[in-house]
Amino acid sequence: MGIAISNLSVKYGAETVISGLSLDVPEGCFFTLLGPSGCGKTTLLRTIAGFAPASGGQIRFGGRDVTELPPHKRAIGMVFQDYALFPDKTVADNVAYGLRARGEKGPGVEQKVKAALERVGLGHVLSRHPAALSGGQRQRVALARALVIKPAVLLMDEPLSNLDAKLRVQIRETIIELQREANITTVFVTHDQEEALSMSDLIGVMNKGKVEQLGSPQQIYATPRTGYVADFVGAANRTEVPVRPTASGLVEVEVAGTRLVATDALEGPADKGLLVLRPEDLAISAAPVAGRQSLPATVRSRQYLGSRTSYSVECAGGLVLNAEMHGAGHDAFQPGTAIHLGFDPAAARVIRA
Ligand SMILES: Nc1ncnc2c1ncn2[C@@H]1O[C@H](COP(=O)(O)OP(=O)(O)OP(=O)(O)O)[C@@H](O)[C@H]1O
Repeated sequence: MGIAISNLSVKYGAETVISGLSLDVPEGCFFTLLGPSGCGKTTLLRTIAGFAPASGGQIRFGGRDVTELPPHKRAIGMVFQDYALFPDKTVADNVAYGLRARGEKGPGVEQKVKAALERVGLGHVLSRHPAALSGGQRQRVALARALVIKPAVLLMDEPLSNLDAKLRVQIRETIIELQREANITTVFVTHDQEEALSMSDLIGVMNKGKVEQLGSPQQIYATPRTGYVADFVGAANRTEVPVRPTASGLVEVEVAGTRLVATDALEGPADKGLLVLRPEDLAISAAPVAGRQSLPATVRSRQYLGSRTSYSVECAGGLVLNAEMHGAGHDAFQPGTAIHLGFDPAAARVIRA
């Protein structure tokens, strides 16, 4: 079932952490709340779960108003960063907890627990205690425990943050598979843009207790609506520029003394804007390329990263931009070299400053 949040406010004492937030998560959607530390994503998740009370507004699961219900009456499955397993219970008893809490007994419980643990590749550790498991195994147990009760919604708070990089990618895949299999509406909290982009159907980028932009991973990355979103999701060169409309629907901008054209994403008339250029959309060449607009610059420094090279370049007036080159000879440009930065107007967007 879907989640509908309307005009939600949450306070801690006198401090309002979330104010007037409205959001719809469609049924079966993998929805990610993405944002830096302190933006309120955990608070929002805890309010959806019922652990933090709403001070105003409404939360509905599939049309049912759950705003005033305690967590155990909301039919949620929850997975935490620190696993939150019961240390004195076996793996099997941890997973059985939710089933027993709602009065299920006997061999039916054992079968469900075994099947849930087999599904996460842990059918062989039923009688172990959590202390005898690795971090990745503990998080798999926590996932099995959350899903065995067939919850209405699955809520996950930074579940991959305590795992090392390789394991994180593996468990990411397990989570996605299980989520798709159960077709369960999921809210996933993270500050990691790669997790958000790779796992989600829909991302809400949070800033100071508000969802600043809501969209698919592709929409969030390719068409950020604010400088904050452009900067938080992926790397972005952002520079304030004077803007003039053109007849073609593009805008003319002036960057470091050079007139160029870019895509108009200003959402209304403006005489200045924020030009957003992704480093991978800037191509470095020794001379201007015919038919491609370009900006003269000088290489300041470069970082060879194996599959690509990241360059810092300086344009007239001291404007510093980052460019990233892929493909053969991507590390060819030495610091101090005069170069040209080419880009397609479609990849250069001007948004509200
Ligand atoms: N129990 C609490 N009492 C008072 N203030 C709190 C409490 N929990 C969180 N806050 C405050 O609410 C704001 C949002 O915190 P929240 O934990 O929701 O952010 P977050 O985006 O999840 O960050 P993090 O990733 O660091 O957990 C912060 O300013 C925080 O200090």
